[in-house]
Amino acid sequence: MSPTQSPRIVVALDYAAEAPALELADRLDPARCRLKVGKELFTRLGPAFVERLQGRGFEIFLDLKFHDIPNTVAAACAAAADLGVWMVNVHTSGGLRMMEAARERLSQSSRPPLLIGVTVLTSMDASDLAAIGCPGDPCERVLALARLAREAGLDGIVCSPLESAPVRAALGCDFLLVTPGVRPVGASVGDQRRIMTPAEALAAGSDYLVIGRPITQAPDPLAALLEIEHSLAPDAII
Ligand SMILES: O=C(O)c1cc(=O)[nH]c(=O)n1[C@@H]1O[C@H](COP(=O)(O)O)[C@@H](O)[C@H]1O
Repeated sequence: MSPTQSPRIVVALDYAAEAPALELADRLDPARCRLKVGKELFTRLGPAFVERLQGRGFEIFLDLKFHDIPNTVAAACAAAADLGVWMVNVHTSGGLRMMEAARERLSQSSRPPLLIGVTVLTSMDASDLAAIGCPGDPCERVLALARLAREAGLDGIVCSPLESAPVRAALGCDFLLVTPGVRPVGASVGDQRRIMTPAEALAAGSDYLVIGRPITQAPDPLAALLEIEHSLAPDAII
């Protein structure tokens, strides 16, 4: 399961239309990054768009954050597996039975995607959590949800890189940590609240860095990606 030899960066293709998304994809190398298709483009373009990216050689993280009753989520995960995506996610707050149902259904697939549980959204801080009736430290809640995800047999979680080290310490190496909330020095934070730089996230133990606007909204997205890669491996020739 170790991602050591594979690209660590997952570019979040958050665009309002197909053309700019494909334009960026055509400038990227599938050997150097994976792509994330989320609610916006999937709702507009559907599975055909995922297949177009796969046809260009990309592995796809289908980020639809399923959160529903166990039967519905399990069936949606099966549909994602049929699409041949690399990774799919569900909300851990859907509960243990929901996650177990997803795991069980994917175990019947010949090519199951990695199943990842979203813990506490990286856009939320302690006050946002308190406002929905969950007072306390976001990290404690992430740890509790991570343990639940592990108990359900998920392959890993989505969390902020701020929680990567504590989750790694608690749950060990054989559990993927997928972290958005990544901002290069000087990049606009936007709606994210729990953030680290790419190099900090990697040093903290994140396996995959999900990065959207710092790349997609940059005047030169490819240059922005190369700069991030360079910050992760300054000695590498890129
Ligand atoms: O599951 C996700 O990918 C996700 C979980 C989370 O807690 N926070 C989060 O930002 N994301 C996604 O990661 C991407 C981050 O994008 P930027 O904030 O533009 O870098 C977006 O596509 C979000 O939907």
